[in-house]
Amino acid sequence: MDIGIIGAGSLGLLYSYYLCKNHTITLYTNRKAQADQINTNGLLMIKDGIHTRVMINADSTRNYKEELLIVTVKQYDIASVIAEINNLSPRTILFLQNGMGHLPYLSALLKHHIILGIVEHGALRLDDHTVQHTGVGTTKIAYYNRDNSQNTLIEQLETNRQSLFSIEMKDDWREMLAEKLVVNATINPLTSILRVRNGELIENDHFIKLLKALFIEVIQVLGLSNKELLWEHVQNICKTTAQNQSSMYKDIQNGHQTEIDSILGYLIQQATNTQKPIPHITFLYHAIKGIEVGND
Ligand SMILES: NC(=O)C1=CN([C@@H]2O[C@H](COP(=O)(O)OP(=O)(O)OC[C@H]3O[C@@H](n4cnc5c(N)ncnc54)[C@H](OP(=O)(O)O)[C@@H]3O)[C@@H](O)[C@H]2O)C=CC1
Ligand SMILES: CC(C)(CO)C(=O)C(=O)O
Repeated sequence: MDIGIIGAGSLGLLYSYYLCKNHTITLYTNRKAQADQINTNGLLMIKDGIHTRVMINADSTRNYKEELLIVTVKQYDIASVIAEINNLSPRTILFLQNGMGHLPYLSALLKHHIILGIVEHGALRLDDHTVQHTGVGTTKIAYYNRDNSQNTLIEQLETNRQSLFSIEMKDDWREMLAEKLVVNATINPLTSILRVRNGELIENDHFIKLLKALFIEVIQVLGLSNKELLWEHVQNICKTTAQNQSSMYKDIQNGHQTEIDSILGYLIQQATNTQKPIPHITFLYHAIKGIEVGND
């Protein structure tokens, strides 16, 4: 099948590499220089010290022709991509963003088959044509438009669960995204302002109290009831990614914009309806926004 991947950053390069084994990929870059580089040098994947090069087609024209598009831009670039997608003839579009900032835009895209996904891999773009697969996980996907539950294109993506690049279908997109948001809304901002790796949040007796207090606010805003299981889940992610710096912490260290608006910013918007106090969420949101201003 022909697949277009929009955004040639860490995830765009990772997905291009794995999907090009069975599909014809066009990777839509933001810059012509990057497309030229990929078309000339190929895409280089590094995993466990092994380097593998594949040739794929990269394109900076934004002339999306494929029946299946996978959007791998950051949340803060989603609005411009959605404006372009809106004008296309109907097709299947898979969004892989962290956070929930893209949700308000989706009601305008219902002529398309919208699929939402969360990514549990770690990927790092080392340069414009090189990506490192830093952690093997899975991709979970769920239908956003309920009436499109039979989507033969998406079914073609499904792969062996034992493989390095499995794709798992979930029933409920809201539950799937909420579970990931709980992780990103707790671990990411706290590690960023405390300047610690993920594991320290549960190893330090004081930090774990902050993590728990923030967690309680987050699940209340999202109206989630399975508190014990989710708390176990957050602590487990801290354990399994103990040596990692969260993506937000890395963004701050590198002077990049973060996805805080679509993570804690989204929760602050949701909380206006619940009347629940959210002091930790509010504090962390403004702390990260303030650091971003400083980085500017
Ligand atoms: N990396 C990871 O391990 C994981 C990432 N995610 C999520 O996936 C999403 C993408 O993250 P990631 O890949 O790390 O981000 P990156 O910043 O590495 O990549 C985003 C890419 O999108 C490009 N881009 C921006 N606007 C456009 C546009 N209009 N058209 C085409 N390309 C565009 C950027 O171009 P330019 O290079 O010019 O800036 C950049 O190459 C985020 O929501 C993130 O939270 C989720 C789980 C894991
Ligand atoms: C799971 C976690 C917290 C791993 O670092 C992550 O998704 C991120 O850093 O954005």
